[in-house]
Amino acid sequence: MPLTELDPGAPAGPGKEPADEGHAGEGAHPDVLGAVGLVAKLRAVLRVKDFRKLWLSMSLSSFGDWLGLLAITATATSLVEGFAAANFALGGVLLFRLLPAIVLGPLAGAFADRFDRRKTMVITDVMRFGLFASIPIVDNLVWLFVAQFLIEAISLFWIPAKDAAVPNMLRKDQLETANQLSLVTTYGLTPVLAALVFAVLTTAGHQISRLLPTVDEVDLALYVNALTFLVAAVVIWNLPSISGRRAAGTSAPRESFFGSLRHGFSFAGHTPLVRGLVVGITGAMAAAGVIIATGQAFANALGGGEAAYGLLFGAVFIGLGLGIALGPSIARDLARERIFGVAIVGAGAMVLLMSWTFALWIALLLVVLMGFFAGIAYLAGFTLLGTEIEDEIRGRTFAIVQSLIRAALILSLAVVPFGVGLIGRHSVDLGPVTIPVTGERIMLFVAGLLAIGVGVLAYRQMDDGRPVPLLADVVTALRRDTTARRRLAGGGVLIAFEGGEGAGKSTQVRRLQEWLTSEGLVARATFEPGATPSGAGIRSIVLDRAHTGIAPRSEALLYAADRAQHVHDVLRPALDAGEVVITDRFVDSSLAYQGAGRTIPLDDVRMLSRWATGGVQPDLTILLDLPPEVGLARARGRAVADRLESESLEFHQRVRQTFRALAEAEPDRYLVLDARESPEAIAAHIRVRVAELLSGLPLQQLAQTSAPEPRADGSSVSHDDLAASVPHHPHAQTGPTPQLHP
Ligand SMILES: Nc1ncnc2c1ncn2[C@@H]1O[C@H](COP(=O)(O)OP(=O)(O)O)[C@@H](O)[C@H]1O
Ligand SMILES: Cc1cn([C@H]2C[C@H](O)[C@@H](COP(=O)(O)OP(=O)(O)O)O2)c(=O)[nH]c1=O
Repeated sequence: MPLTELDPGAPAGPGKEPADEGHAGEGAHPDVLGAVGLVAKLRAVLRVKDFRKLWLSMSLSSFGDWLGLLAITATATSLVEGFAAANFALGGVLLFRLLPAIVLGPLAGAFADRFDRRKTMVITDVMRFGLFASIPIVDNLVWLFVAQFLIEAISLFWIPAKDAAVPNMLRKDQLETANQLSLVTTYGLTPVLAALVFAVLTTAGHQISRLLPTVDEVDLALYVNALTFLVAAVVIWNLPSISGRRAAGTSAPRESFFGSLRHGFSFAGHTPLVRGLVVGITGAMAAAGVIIATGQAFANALGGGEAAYGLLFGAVFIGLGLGIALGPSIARDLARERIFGVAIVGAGAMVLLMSWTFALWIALLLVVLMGFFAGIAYLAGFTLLGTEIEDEIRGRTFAIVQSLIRAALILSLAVVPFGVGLIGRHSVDLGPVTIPVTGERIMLFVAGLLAIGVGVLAYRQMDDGRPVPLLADVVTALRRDTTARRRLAGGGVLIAFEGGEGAGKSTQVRRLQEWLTSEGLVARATFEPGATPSGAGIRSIVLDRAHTGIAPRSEALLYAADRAQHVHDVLRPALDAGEVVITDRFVDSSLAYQGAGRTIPLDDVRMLSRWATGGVQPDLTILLDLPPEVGLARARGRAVADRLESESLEFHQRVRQTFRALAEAEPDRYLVLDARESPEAIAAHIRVRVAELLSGLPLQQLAQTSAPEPRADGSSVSHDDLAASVPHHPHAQTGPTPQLHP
């Protein structure tokens, strides 16, 4: 039994991440910034066979691409003489890589949405193989440019096909992790690897030319690059799932090619979410272009020259990497629609500050922060494009965004140097200090303003009437304050009672509910298993001693099924209505009984429960702790033992240890009480803690005129008197909870 997993620091509580059901990092404690969770999530994503294959082949192509870029820039500069020409050749290569996208991008997107994506990818990979291989064979600058142009044009068909196919391979909640993986691979791992390999190739250059006199190291790099595309073509050919929808034969209504193109644009223009994404991504890229264009001058202004430029450049990538890797776990509870705009504004603010920075180290810090925000925004944006946009139109949307990104980059790369030159270098004398007013600083300043502007615009477009004010949303999300978050959303409060058999849960649930009602609140008592009509059926299956052969996994599924129905029929509606809901047992019971008791890996049980609850978790869990001998004796005094009560003492000891370990891991969310105390004493402790929890919350209250309604049966929370659906309380109204009287 994985009790070792339960040492404090290891487990997150059950249902810890509401917005994040498929979180595979169940063993991770939130405090390590989700780093452990990320590794587990990455592993889970890579366990999806088709995605793993696609990722490996993409990584290989990306490695080849970087190697090819290094080789081509080397070729371009070696094919011409002189510094100016070399620079021109370099600029030419970059221009030829970016230019085709603007025109061809949207066409390629429409293509990706119409034709079989797998075939599109295979054909384009084979073509790129041929073109890359042709560059060293032809060995001429003009062909180099032409081939570049063609390769880039062909890639434009490959990218949207790939981007649109990936969301069909994974669960929605895994897409962000997949994007993290792809981005880190493409911009973090493969360029470094390619640079290393290129360096090795260059130093080994003469050996190679001795063996093959006509082949130099640059040629070799290009051949390697070409080969990676051939390998990718083979891999993708063997991945039928990329074809997706089309392979399944769903015939979409036929639309003309240009009709579908127009449809793509009108969709992007008229859907607020997409409009926001497009505005945000394009604006941010324009700002990025300004930063690239002014980088050299800015580094000089800081007095660092080449070395400073290198440092600043590296800092951007460090920041981007941090943002992409850590962003999702830091801003876990925030909607991506919000994160996106906020992060762009954050990046813009850093640029703004940077434009008037004079010390290199401060500039470096700001650049890391800027990259960090940009990484978060990029990831959030791309994940939204994948999760929120229907398969039929995804290719076009991705393509339009790709085109605009390139257009924005080119435009600012072209315009900014003129601006810098035009403004020139001035300084303003302010008595004691002289402030330099130079082209690059002004341009950076403008870029910062631009980013802030588009961030705000994007935010406005995408934030469709969320009721929670932004600042409170951000603060509570960063603090991981779930109670405050539910309060912000105007929801109720969930209190769970946990503990072994005969611990006194039913007794205390009843007392608490009676007290809250007498205080004028709408309080609902419920229980697991069996509080819904279908749940009652499940209850009789799991508790009937006649059922001796229930396998642990099937037992776990039965409890999860009961819980799913319970959340759907009772908990969610009641919480949405602003009630205080008290449940006798919840997720922790499954962790303790099926996890520790039946020794199913705790992570599996946790995942199952999270899926069943859709992220609903208690605001407070009250653990009535008791040696199992005592509890079982009490329970036996009550009725004949059910199927679980009849388990061995050792089983119940494991159950108890697990409950305690769960509580220790999250002391703020648990109240652990010694269940051997008198019922009155226990109830008093509970009232104090609950009064503290509820004070000030906007909860449903019984109207002043209607008398508090004590329970009809008065004896116990009967397991039969719970309505399956939750009617809105007839006399209730919502308002801030006054001070309660424990
Ligand atoms: N604090 C307590 N001390 C002693 N006996 C208790 C206490 N709380 C409850 N009991 C008794 O123990 C038995 C089991 O209580 P119950 O509330 O049904 O527990 P659970 O719901 O946890 O199984 C009942 O007979 C109840 O009267
Ligand atoms: C909710 C839940 C209960 N159980 C077990 C614990 C109890 O033995 C039984 C529920 O019985 P119940 O009679 O509701 O509990 P108690 O005896 O404490 O009043 O089901 C699980 O094993 N897993 C779960 O997820």
